[in-house]
Amino acid sequence: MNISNSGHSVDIVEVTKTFANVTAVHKVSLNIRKGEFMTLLGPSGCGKTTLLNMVAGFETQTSGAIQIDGKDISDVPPYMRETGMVFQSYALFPHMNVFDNIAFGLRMRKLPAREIKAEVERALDMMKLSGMEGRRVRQLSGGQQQRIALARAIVIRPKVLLLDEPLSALDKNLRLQMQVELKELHQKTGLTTIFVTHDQGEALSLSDRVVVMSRGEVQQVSAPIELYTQPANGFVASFIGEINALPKARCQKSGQDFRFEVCPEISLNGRQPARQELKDGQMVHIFIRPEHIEIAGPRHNGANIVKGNVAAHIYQGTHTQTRVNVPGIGLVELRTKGAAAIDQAPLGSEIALSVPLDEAVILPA
Ligand SMILES: Nc1ncnc2c1ncn2[C@@H]1O[C@H](COP(=O)(O)OP(=O)(O)OP(=O)(O)O)[C@@H](O)[C@H]1O
Repeated sequence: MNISNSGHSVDIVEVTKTFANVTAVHKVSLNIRKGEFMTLLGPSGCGKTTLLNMVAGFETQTSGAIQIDGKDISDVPPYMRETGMVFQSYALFPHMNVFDNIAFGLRMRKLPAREIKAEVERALDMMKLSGMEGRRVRQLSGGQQQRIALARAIVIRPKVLLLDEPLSALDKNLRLQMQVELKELHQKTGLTTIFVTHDQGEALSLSDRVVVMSRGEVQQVSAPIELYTQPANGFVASFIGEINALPKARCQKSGQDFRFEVCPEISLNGRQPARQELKDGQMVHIFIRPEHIEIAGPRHNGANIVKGNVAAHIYQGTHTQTRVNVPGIGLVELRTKGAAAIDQAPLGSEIALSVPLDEAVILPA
């Protein structure tokens, strides 16, 4: 069932927003495609809610333009923008029952009662809430309330669905379940969606593309896999997933072969990384994810091996996170399957680690 009116694009053009002396959003330009699920991700205070509120019309940009389908909507009031918004706090009307909450926007638009009933039923059905029409909001669980907030947003057939941390008030299991439901909802409706979160797991699992923001600026716009494997800079590398940041290293180049001097005792060798253009003598940052580092064995052939002492094991069920203190580098984290590392590398013992440079992210310093 496709309830959207056929997909709409959103363009954010050079948008800046300042509050008194705070620049919350700085020269942000984004194109959100028709039917796309786009996530704004970043730490608290990076400006993602302010950006969403400007699309909704709750805030006015200081400069720049916001367009839906190429038309500037900067002067259109929020209720005329045809956007549906869901807030973290749900913001339902506590004195109304479920039906009246969902019907609110349709009544404001003065639709005939019969049409309102049909539309509300459709939204209830889509959010798996059929039969709950008469319930008071207070009698419902957090997950049910959030589904009503979603039903209320989609019932008006918005051009764009705006979601501001809609899952963060839910407990972990419910959040995972609602992630699946959000994804299903997006697939069913095809609605262009802008989703705000500071939870990178949520961003990776739900989005077509993710915008990583920091201090009011866009750091990277990429599909989830690219974001994880090809972070554009150190901020993104460190913000998405876990990653080891090695000390700055000097790159020595000889043809296609590279040598990175991490510290006087440790050099790592590799071939020309496919995506990076590095020069001889250049300083670089090397980032490597815990799941790519292994406890060295005969098959590692002695290449790119560093030695250190086991400082901690953190057992996590599916895997063990091990911290190794490597002289010249500092703490290095590796992630291995199950609990084997706990016996294989007892606390305090010296172990050798294989650092596969072809899995590393190497960025100019
Ligand atoms: N109405 C306001 N008046 C003054 N400063 C504001 C206002 N709204 C936001 N800010 C400031 O703008 C910056 C960005 O805030 P914003 O709420 O957009 O960030 P956020 O990334 O959504 O953070 P969070 O995840 O904590 O909501 C912050 O420094 C914030 O203090």
